[in-house]
Amino acid sequence: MKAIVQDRYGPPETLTLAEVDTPVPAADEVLVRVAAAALNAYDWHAMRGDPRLARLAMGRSKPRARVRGRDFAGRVEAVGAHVRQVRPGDAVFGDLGEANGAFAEYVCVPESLVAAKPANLTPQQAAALPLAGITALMGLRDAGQVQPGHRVLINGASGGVGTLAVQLAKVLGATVTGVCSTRNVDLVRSLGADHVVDYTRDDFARDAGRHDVVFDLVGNRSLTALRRVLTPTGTLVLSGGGVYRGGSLVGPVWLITRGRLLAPFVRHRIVTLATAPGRQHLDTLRAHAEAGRLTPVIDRTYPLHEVPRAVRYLEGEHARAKVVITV
Ligand SMILES: NC(=O)C1=CN([C@@H]2O[C@H](COP(=O)(O)OP(=O)(O)OC[C@H]3O[C@@H](n4cnc5c(N)ncnc54)[C@H](OP(=O)(O)O)[C@@H]3O)[C@@H](O)[C@H]2O)C=CC1
Repeated sequence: MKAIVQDRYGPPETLTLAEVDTPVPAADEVLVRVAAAALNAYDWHAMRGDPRLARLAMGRSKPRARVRGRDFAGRVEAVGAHVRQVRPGDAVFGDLGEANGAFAEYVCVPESLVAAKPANLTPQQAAALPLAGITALMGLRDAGQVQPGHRVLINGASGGVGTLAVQLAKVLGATVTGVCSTRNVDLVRSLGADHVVDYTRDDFARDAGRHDVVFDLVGNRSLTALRRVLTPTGTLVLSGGGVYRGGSLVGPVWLITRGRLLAPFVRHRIVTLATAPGRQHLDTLRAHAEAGRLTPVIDRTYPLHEVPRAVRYLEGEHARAKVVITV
C-alpha cells in the first residue's frame, strides 16, 4: 500500500510517499481502508521532533512510528478475532494517538479507538473531528468544567481546535468570546461566538475579570495576561501551545513546577491539557454532529502525496480550521 513515511526528524521534505506492507490486524484491532485523514499541529511538531523532550515518547533519534498521521475516517475491511463492536463494511473514524499511521491507504487500529462515523458527515469532515474535537471537549467540559451561563474566552478560535471549541462551548450553554485575526472574524461569529476579538486591532487582556474559563490554544500570551481576564475563581485551560513556543515556555514551566507549590496562594484553577483518544469521546462528538450542533470547518484538502505541502501550510499557524488529506 502507499503511505507517507518518515525516517528522520526534519522539515516537510522528510515526509515521503512510499510503498509499505499493508498492516494485518491483531486480535483486538480492525483494519480500516482510509478514505480521509486530517492534519493537526501535533503532526508538524512530531515531524520536526519538537520540543526535543517529546522525543523520549516519539523516538530519540528518529520517529518510532514510521507511517505518520493520527486522524482518519474510512471503512472497515477486516477485524481481529476478539473484536465485537465493529464489523467489516462499517464506516468509522478515529484518532490513532502516538501510534500514528493514518496517512496511508490502510491502517490497523485498536477497536477501542474507533467509533461509527457521523452519518451526516463526509469522510473528510469526519476525519477533521477526532483529535481537535476531543481536545475541545476535554478542554471545555472536563478541564474547564463549563456550565450554562459561564463566560468562556477562546484564544485561537479560528484554528482546528478553536472552531470546534466555539461550537462546543455554545452546546455547553456558555457565552463565548473568540479571539482571531481580521479575516476570520465572520467565520468565528458564524460558528456561534457571541463576541469576537480581532487581535490585530484589540487586546482581549484589557477585558479584566470577566471570564469564568479561558481556553488558550495559541500560547503567545503570558500567564499574567491570561489570568487577568478571569473572574477571581475562574479556570485557565492551557492546550500546550505555549510549550512549543520558546517565548512563552516560561509560563507553563513555572506553572508546572513552582506553580503547583504555590497553588494554595493562587485562586485560579490552572490546567494543562493532555488529550486522550477513545471511543467514548468520539461517540459524544458523533452525537453532536448528527444533531447539527457540531460541524467541522475544512480549510484545504490535499491528496495523499501532497502531505508535505499540507504540513508546510499548517505549520504557518494561520490555517482556517482543518487541513484534510483525501486518500
Ligand atoms: N494538549 C493536547 O493534547 C493538544 C494540544 N493541542 C495544541 O493546541 C493548539 C491549537 O491547535 P490547533 O487549533 O490544531 O492549531 P491550528 O494551527 O489549527 O490553529 C492555529 C490558530 O492560531 C491562531 N493564531 C495564530 N496567531 C495568533 C495570535 N497571535 N492570537 C490569536 N490567535 C492566533 C490562528 O488564527 P488566525 O489565522 O486567525 O490568526 C490559527 O487559526 C496547538 O498548539 C496544539 O499543539 C492540540 C491538540 C491536542
